[in-house]
Amino acid sequence: MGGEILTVSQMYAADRAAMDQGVPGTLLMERAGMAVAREAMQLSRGRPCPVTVLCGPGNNGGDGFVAARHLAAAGWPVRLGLLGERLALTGDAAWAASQWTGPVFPASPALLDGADLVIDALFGAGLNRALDGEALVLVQAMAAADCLLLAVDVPSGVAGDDGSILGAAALADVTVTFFRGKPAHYLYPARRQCGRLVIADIGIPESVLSAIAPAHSLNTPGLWRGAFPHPRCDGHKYNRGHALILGGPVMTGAARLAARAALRLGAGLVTLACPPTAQLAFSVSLSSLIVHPVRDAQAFARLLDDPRRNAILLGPGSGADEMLRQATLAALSSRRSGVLDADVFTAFANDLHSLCQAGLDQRWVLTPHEGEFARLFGAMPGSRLHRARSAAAESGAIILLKGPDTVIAHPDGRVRLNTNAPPDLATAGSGDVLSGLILALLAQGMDPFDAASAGAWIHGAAGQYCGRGLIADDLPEAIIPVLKQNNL
Ligand SMILES: NC(=O)C1=CN([C@@H]2O[C@H](COP(=O)(O)OP(=O)(O)OC[C@H]3O[C@@H](n4cnc5c(N)ncnc54)[C@H](O)[C@@H]3O)[C@@H](O)[C@H]2O)[C@@H](O)CC1
Ligand SMILES: [K+]
Repeated sequence: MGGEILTVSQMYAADRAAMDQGVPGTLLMERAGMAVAREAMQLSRGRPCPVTVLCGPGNNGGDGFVAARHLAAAGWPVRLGLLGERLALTGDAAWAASQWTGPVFPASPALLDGADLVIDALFGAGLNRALDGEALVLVQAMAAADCLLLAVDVPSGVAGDDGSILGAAALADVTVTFFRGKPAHYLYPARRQCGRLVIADIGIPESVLSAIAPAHSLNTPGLWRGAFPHPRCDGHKYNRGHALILGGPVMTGAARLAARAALRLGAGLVTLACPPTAQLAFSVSLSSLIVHPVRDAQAFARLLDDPRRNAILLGPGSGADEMLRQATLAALSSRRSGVLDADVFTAFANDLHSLCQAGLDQRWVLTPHEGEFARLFGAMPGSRLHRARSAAAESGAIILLKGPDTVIAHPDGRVRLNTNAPPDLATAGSGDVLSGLILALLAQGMDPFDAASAGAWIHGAAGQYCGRGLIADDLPEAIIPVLKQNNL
């Protein structure tokens, strides 16, 4: 199954397109409910146990009715509670309810008593107003219940497009969604509430995707593997790119980590430009690094006269001073590609305009975390996905908004969500390694959107490889096994 991510309206369009191609809605619902029942059986290890299915007034509830029927037929004792009136059900949900021959109780927290497994089929990803009244009470009761919980489509209360929680949502053990994931399955806080995600095939033809043209996808190697740089058998270091990093006078560790990562990921040469006072610290840290003292931004700009220095990183540990500002403007006007990180966002706080005027465009990758993002772009409303997209459109650059759910946005509207990063990566210097990885790929000529995507994915994979106890210094050393294990 592909890694496309569908917005809620795109999911409705996919359902409709399937029906237009002759797949009845009732058949889609039957398969959806069967997939839910199958997962429920697995969750209870194949041993029948008391199950409560809470159904809502829409099609999410319809899936619940189908799942209840299959579970009961397989010998699971099922109690079904409906929020709202049975006669008010319409369309496919009314059909699904008509196939259920057991009793229908009014949905109430009391129905959860004695259940080992609860199926949450109250609301799907299309919920667009906060839960209140009876619905809120039910979700809160599910959240407090001491039993297994399976959510249909999303845990009820989760907003499908932005991953926010509208009032409340219970923590599911498993969430079963259909055809493709929705943004909420990958964005926090909703992602945490989903538990293990199962994407079930309900017979929607893949061909419906061509008209829908999803702009969002999971960041998987399949997207960029073909563009990943490999050393040529007849090559030499000069055709593997020459990366240039600006280091600072005090926090030298950041640029050293980035340089190490860039070398490990295949940059042919890495030059580290730094104030003369820091030359020694950089020189002794890594033998394969070229260290170049620069007194001021003009001296840094002169390094750009050599066209072989083809990718630039500014920000990690540079110090948010006038020298960084001038060096950044010189780098942008040199029409190269590169990465802007860390101190650049402080040096240009609320001054995106100067970066754009100097030549910021889609050859550049900006890698802010939340705080840095707000410094450069101000307090934007909306989800992380929405904000990264808006920032990419506004700046014209690739925006990689760092976090446990890293969002990589292209100014043309494409977005990739990176989900392989373990929480261990939240450690000092981890972001510097990420910028070094992206820099290496840019130096080797990879398209910047792909370079940002591949860098983020490899960073996550290196974090997984190291596991608990990792420090940022370990990450560049994990690059070799990660490349080997993934045939990169
Ligand atoms: N044929 C189809 O379209 C298919 C739909 N599927 C299921 O259909 C679901 C989507 O169905 P629907 O669009 O009917 O949406 P929902 O089932 O999420 O519910 C919509 C209903 O809930 C009410 N509602 C919305 N917000 C509320 C709130 N805050 N408090 C109380 N009531 C509220 C609405 O008035 C509406 O009656 C998916 O999540 C999926 O489970 C699957 O069966 C696959 C096939
Ligand atoms: K649900």
